[in-house]
Amino acid sequence: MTMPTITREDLPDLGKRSGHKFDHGHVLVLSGGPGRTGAARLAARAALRVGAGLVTLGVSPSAQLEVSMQVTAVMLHRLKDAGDLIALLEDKRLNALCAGPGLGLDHRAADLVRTVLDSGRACVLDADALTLIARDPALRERLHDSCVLTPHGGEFARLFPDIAAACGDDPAIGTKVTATRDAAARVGAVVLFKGVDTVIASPDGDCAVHSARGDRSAPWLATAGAGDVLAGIIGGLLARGFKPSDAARAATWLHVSCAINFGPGLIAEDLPDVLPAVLRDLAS
Ligand SMILES: NC(=O)C1=CN([C@@H]2O[C@H](COP(=O)(O)OP(=O)(O)OC[C@H]3O[C@@H](n4cnc5c(N)ncnc54)[C@H](OP(=O)(O)O)[C@@H]3O)[C@@H](O)[C@H]2O)[C@@H](O)CC1
Ligand SMILES: Nc1ncnc2c1ncn2[C@@H]1O[C@H](COP(=O)(O)OP(=O)(O)O)[C@@H](O)[C@H]1O
Repeated sequence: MTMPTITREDLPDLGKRSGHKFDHGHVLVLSGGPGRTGAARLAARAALRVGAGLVTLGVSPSAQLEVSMQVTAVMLHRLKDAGDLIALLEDKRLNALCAGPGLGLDHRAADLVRTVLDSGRACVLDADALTLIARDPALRERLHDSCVLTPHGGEFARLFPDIAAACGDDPAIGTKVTATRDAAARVGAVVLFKGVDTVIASPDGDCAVHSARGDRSAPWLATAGAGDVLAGIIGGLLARGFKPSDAARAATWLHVSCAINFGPGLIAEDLPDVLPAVLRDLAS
């Protein structure tokens, strides 16, 4: 099976046009409780670095002190519960949401994910949001075509156990492509199935692959929090107005390029800070 490969040449123009910060979108990244805020902070920094005009972290009141001591350009808003989120989303300039990294699996987290989905906003759903959706069919039914789901292998198997079982341990890329397409068609959302070969499928069957092999090899990405950064890059691109499949494809390419640019010793917080060099190189 031949499949479009994501290359630099295929990326949309990621340059920032003129305008003020609100013209470049506002991302809300939801965070979990104390001791678990690192993942959401990684995502928020990545969203800002990829060019979103504003990024706000929605934090539980118990984590406010922890987060406020570690963010500067990223803003902070207390979100006790889904009621607070509904009130915050009255601001229509908050045009992209990121839920999952470090969110937790408790009632607050599930209520927040439900509110994110009911808002109809463009959103990226990762990590704990995917586990919550796997557990609750009522959340799954709320998925829509402005959602990007970014499962790793474990999350994919939780969300789509029958599709994953049908693949078994087959390492063939064609098998992963078929699985990702089936998953996207089932949930009516973009699915980005992570790994050395990352496959991105839309509900209409449109599909592309990025293989981090050969001169695109990036083994340094196998580090805690790398996926949280990818979710943030997607969130930032959604806020800037890129359509979900384009945001997912461009983010995948940028993410691997950041790892290649940094090389050995990479940890997740390095990724957002390499983005400016990668974006500058892309524009030249
Ligand atoms: N700095 C921070 O704050 C960080 C915070 N983080 C936050 O932690 C939370 C939990 O997220 P999580 O992904 O670590 O855990 P979980 O949902 O239990 O899934 C892991 C299990 O799935 C399986 N598995 C199968 N294939 C797999 C694959 N390709 N890649 C990975 N796993 C794979 C594997 O099972 P195994 O194959 O070993 O049986 C494994 O045991 C979440 O909120 C996240 O945002 C992290 O991002 C780290 C940095
Ligand atoms: N060996 C590898 N080569 C290329 N990319 C990798 C490799 N290992 C992991 N990645 C990428 O790194 C990211 C890891 O995400 P994830 O598993 O969600 O980690 P975390 O939950 O710690 O953030 C994914 O984008 C995945 O595609």
